[in-house]
Amino acid sequence: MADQQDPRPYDALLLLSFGGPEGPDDVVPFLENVTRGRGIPRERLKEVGQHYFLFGGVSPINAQNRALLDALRKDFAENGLDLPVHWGNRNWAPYLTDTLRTMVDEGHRRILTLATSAYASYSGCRQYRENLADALAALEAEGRPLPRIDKLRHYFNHPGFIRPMTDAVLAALDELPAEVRDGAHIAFTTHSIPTAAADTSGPVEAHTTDGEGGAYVAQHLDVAAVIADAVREATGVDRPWRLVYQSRSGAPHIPWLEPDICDHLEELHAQGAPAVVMAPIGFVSDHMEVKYDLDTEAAAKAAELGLPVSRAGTVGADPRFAAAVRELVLERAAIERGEAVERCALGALGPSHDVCPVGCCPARSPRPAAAGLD
Ligand SMILES: CC1=C(CCC(=O)O)c2cc3nc(cc4[nH]c(cc5[nH]c(cc1n2)c(C)c5CCC(=O)O)c(CCC(=O)O)c4C)C(CCC(=O)O)=C3C
Ligand SMILES: [Fe+2]
Repeated sequence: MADQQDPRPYDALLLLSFGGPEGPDDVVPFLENVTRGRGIPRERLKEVGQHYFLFGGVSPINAQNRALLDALRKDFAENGLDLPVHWGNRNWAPYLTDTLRTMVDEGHRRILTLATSAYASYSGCRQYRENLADALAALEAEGRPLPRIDKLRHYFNHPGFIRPMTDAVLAALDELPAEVRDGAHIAFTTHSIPTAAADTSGPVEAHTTDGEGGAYVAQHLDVAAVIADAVREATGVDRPWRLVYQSRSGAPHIPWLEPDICDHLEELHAQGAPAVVMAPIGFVSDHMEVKYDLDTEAAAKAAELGLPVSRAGTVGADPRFAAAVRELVLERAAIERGEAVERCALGALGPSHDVCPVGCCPARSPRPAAAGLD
């Protein structure tokens, strides 16, 4: 047994995720939860419903979060970190408000949150903070005592996130036919978001005005460059790479980040690229956006083109990721206690802020958000 590790002032960790349907009857109510008040066209919703029905109405995301929960509890126990871990979702059971109620009733008052989104953006950060504020408001209305909730810093550039993804890219290269491996391009993918949301992602200093994509794009480019370098070192081959996007929704007249992965595959094929590795660095697990948008849709596009592709896995419940979460928890706990700590980060951007400053990833219409300065 390792030495006892000190999580104070925290008394619990909350794993906060998206949630997904667990059977055909869940699909429509799940999509209603996701899209409430967001103006997503009906046609797009019907189409996305079909993605889920193709997989029996079951998203893989809940099983993946259960596996991550197990990995975190195991890592904490083996390394002397005595901190309970609970799990709640934005859009499906176990719902965040129910989880938080249980935590408060068990006596937890200083809760640290791990969101299953590694980068800055409204959808990946502030929207979760709004969900926390809503849950706190619900508990307050029930007359319960309110816990103080903090959120871990963005972990996109933590070695425990980047190294498993680097290994996954190497494994995906190995899956390609040997004769096209050295010539393979790497397409790093992430969720497309409206360019307006990308430009205002991250703290105000990181905002851009011309569609360059603010902190969201800068963080992904940083991760992609680190992985591409590590892959070059490991294989001795310098492969071309690009950051591309997937899973666009919203009305067609609103600009979203481009190019889409399928258009990118077409372009690479036209240029004579012999093969492509798709690496979904924007996601924490192989959930539906990966299983459908890459493994189904983009894979079909590649087959139509006759372009060999393979797809790198995400970190999921990799023990190195669980260990990274433990390190981040201990780091933040020490910072809250006023102690000096080392803050681990690869790439050029350095460790992210601990507390989202005023104006970080603003919402189109401002709503209360927890775990930040506004
Ligand atoms: C940045 C980002 C992440 C990564 C960060 C994070 O992980 O949080 C993410 C993750 C996910 N997105 C998911 C599912 C959906 N996202 C949608 C819609 C949207 N996502 C957006 C952005 C993001 N989304 C945006 C700007 C919209 C438009 C509407 C809006 O402004 O809110 C819709 C509506 C239908 C449609 O696709 O149009 C669905 C069903 C699932 C679950 C998958 C599963 O079930 O396994 C996951 C993990
Ligand atoms: Fe999404």
